[in-house]
Amino acid sequence: MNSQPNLPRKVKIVEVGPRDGLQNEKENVPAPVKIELVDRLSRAGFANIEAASFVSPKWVPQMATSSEVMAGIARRPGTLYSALTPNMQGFEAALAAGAGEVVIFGAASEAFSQRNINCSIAESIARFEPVAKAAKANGLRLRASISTAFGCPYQGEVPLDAVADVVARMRDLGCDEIDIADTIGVSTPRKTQAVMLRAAQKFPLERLSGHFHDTYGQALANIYASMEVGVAIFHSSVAGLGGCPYAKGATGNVASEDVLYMMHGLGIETGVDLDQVVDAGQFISQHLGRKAVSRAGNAIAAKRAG
Ligand SMILES: CC(C)(COP(=O)([O-])OP(=O)([O-])OC[C@H]1O[C@@H](n2cnc3c(N)ncnc32)[C@H](O)[C@@H]1OP(=O)([O-])[O-])[C@@H](O)C(=O)NCCC(=O)NCCSC(=O)C[C@@](C)(O)CC(=O)[O-]
Repeated sequence: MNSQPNLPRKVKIVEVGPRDGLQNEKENVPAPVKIELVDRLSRAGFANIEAASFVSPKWVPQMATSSEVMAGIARRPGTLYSALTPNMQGFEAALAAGAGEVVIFGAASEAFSQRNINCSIAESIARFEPVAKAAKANGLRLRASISTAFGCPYQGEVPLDAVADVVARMRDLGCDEIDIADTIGVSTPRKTQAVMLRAAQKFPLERLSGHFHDTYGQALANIYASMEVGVAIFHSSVAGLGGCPYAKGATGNVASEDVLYMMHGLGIETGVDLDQVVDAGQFISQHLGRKAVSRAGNAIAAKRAG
């Protein structure tokens, strides 16, 4: 039982490892390995897995197998499989692949928008408009991700008003959920609360999510701080995989194992089996030939090994 009145009783954890986690890997990860990873995460109980990204393969070669991955996974009833779609070309591919949710992704800083999707914020919103309409027309869930909401690798500080402005534009496109992303992991708890509360002036707090990279080791603290102000949806990546190809030096998302360990310790329901996520984390780390970047995951694996 969660006896802390200021924390949610239940949270949704969106597993982004197969997309955000793997997109930055230099060596090609074969589709069957990605499929096995998604299937393990499905069996662990995640209600939402970001499994694919229909972007230009010239920009992000690792995601070129997205159609194959979506065709090969064993879809678990109750799990929503999401895909990134920067434009209509991406949307058509996601629709054909059977994505249940499409993710349009913009930024709160102009500099990052240019580097990541090769257009201004205003141009990106114009590109997202037909995607949003098509998502609705086809009965797909629509999510938006807003990068650099807490700081930009090129521009530095990002004003709260800039975040609020993009949140409002994404809301006007009809988004069901909006991710507030700390692309380079620079935020700290009070700043996190300020950004979340400002975003919540434009979009319902219960449909905002926190997407924290752990570059400066602040991600768990930022998640806790977000929960204190009412956020109850968080993104994490198995084994702490990841980094953004257009944010130099950015490390992975906060590790799913660490988030689950904290949530369960707080008595907060996630619906996810931590042991199975640890297994999935060890599986993909072995494939990549390195140790998982998850303190809890590695501790649990070491304890099991005796
Ligand atoms: C947006 C574009 C496509 C614009 O790229 P562009 O070059 O401006 O686009 P274009 O429309 O001029 O097209 C150029 C070429 O790309 C192709 N193309 C065009 N669109 C697609 C598509 N959907 N799928 C496949 N191919 C596509 C198109 O067919 C054409 O091919 P060509 O004629 O030269 O052979 C490009 O900049 C791009 O793909 N960017 C993706 C960047 C990316 O994936 N970044 C990582 C994900 S975001 C992220 O990680 C942050 C997040 C979400 O996790 C939150 C956080 O932590 O901040």
